[in-house]
Amino acid sequence: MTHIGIIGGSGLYEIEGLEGATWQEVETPWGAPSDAILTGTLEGVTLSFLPRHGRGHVHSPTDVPYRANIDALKRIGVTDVISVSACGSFREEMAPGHFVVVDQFIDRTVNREKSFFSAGCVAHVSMAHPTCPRLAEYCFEAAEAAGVTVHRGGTYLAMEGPQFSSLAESRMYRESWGADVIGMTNMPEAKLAREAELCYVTVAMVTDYDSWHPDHGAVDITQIVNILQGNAVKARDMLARLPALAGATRAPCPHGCDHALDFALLTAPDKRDPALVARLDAVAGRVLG
Ligand SMILES: CSC[C@H]1O[C@H](OP(=O)(O)O)[C@H](O)[C@@H]1O
Ligand SMILES: Nc1ncnc2[nH]cnc12
Repeated sequence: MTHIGIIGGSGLYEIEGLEGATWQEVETPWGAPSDAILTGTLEGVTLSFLPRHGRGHVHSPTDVPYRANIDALKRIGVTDVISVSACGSFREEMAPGHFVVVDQFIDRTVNREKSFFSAGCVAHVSMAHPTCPRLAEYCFEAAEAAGVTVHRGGTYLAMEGPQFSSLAESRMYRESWGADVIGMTNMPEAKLAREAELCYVTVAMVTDYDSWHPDHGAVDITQIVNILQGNAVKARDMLARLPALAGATRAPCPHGCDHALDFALLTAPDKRDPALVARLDAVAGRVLG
């Protein structure tokens, strides 16, 4: 059955309209998630919502407990994760207020735990196509139906933060690296979702032109917050339309997201660390047995 998990970024700390909604504390072997998780149903589809920075915006991009968040969503039965994230734009045509359904990432983060796997249970998953095209299509259609100007595809550069980029960095990411949008949180989140065999896609909501744009000057948090509020209203409308598009019955992912670990584990069964294997119960129980 479909169980949609929404990770709400800056400006999106709650969603309304879920039937039978309850906040649930979820414990994981990787520590506590960013906050409790709100679960309910919409049009017969189960939906769970986790505010990435916690209600009240407690966690900085570096401190977000990414592993606990992904484990917790997997543990409660989520099948498909939609990351709803604020971002800066490197493209004139991706203007503040627009949404971008991201399909590629450049990971420039340096200070985060990036894998569930390590010594005693080594695995290498593919990140060539880090987002799920099926889920991306649902998001694109839902955003269009909500009247949002939405772009299909784009490369998201994940920076460490919390400071914004210098002008030189902004120009390099845009001109030399070909990035389309920039944010601080979607890595290692996307990598961890892949390791956990979850379909994952990012809906990046543009708040600013970062610092490269000659007519817009340096990125400014006050302006970002103003745009964020309008984007959050549109995001709620988009999210409310997703269950009807996804449907309650779920066929296996045609792109193999839910089998990402089939050939990824390299550590021989007799060499595996039982303590680590135990921690991987939710994430990799399907292949670890
Ligand atoms: C509010 S500006 C910077 C902040 O917003 C984005 O957060 P999220 O991805 O959770 O929406 C960005 O990545 C920064 O963390
Ligand atoms: N310009 C920017 N850089 C990094 N993260 C952002 N989030 C929103 N705008 C951003």
